[in-house]
Amino acid sequence: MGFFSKIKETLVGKSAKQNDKYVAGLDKSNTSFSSKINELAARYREIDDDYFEELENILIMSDVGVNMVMTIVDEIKKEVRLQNIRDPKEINEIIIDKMFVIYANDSYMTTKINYDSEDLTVILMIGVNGAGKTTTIAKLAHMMLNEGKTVMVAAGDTFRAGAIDQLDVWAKRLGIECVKGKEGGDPSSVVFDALKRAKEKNVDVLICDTAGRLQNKVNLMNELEKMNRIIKRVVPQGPQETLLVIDATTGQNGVSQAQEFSKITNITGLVLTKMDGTAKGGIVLSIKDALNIPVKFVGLGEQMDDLQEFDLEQYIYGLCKGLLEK
Ligand SMILES: Nc1nc2c(ncn2[C@@H]2O[C@H](COP(=O)(O)OP(=O)(O)OP(=O)(O)O)[C@@H](O)[C@H]2O)c(=O)[nH]1
Repeated sequence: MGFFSKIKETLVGKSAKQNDKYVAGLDKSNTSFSSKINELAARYREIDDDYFEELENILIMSDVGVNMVMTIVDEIKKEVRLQNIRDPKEINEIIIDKMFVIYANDSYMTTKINYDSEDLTVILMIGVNGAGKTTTIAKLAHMMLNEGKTVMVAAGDTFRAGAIDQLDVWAKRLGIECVKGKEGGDPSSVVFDALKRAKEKNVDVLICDTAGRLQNKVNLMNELEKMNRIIKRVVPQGPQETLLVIDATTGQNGVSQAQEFSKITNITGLVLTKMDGTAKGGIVLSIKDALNIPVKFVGLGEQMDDLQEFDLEQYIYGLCKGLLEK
């Protein structure tokens, strides 16, 4: 069964299991993407080269990276030829199928956090300033607390003024401990103290904030290496996750950032924040294409529970709702 039919079966209709957070959070993207494709279908009586060129542009404008767009459009062309389709109105199903089959095909990648059942689970949060790292840490902690886990946070961003206090305020609100040092101090020593404390208190998860920017890339790389070494000394399998936080509204810039970070450290998952703030929801596809690292969480709003585990079907549905309803 194609994605289109599967989504129709499980997410549309009376017994729909659609996630309202995705629908609301991707509203801007859906309005832009679906209406452009529907408008394109209305303008063309027959599918021809110009139609495909315009389709390519719409996909590129939606931040589905250029390589991915080429692959998707090639696949659509093949299918259109195979099925001998002429009318652009009949193409929506194929667009959705191809876009997402391509995403899912080589993606046995789990979106689940790799919790350690034997030891403390350490999560390193990395990303540039302003990406939404601090709020994401709070939202993740909130999610884990709801799942019955015990959580502690480490204020490892000693570089940005105010970062420690910001995390501390969140920790107080959530009723969890925040291990911190002095502004300008050694981030690795904060993480070391936090590891000791988390072990003493036998908590399940330690989420560590890190600086989004140091004087230069080499410093940042050295700092992350040092943190990794220190973590491994206390938790040999740690950090079980290194999550890179990317602001989805920064589009292709965000993709480049992810590429840069992937050169300096091993990233196990991505968090795309502020998906609700962009009309270009295709960044999920583009980043997958560029890095092949799973998107594990998406930020769909400012509320605590607006951080959601990434779910391909819900994402497709949210992005293409307007096409499915046609
Ligand atoms: N609409 C929306 N806003 C978000 C989302 N995630 C974060 N934000 C907002 O983005 C702003 C920046 O987030 P912060 O967490 O403070 O930024 P930061 O990345 O922690 O900055 P650093 O600690 O320097 O990395 C805040 O106003 C957040 O409320 C989201 O998914 N949707």
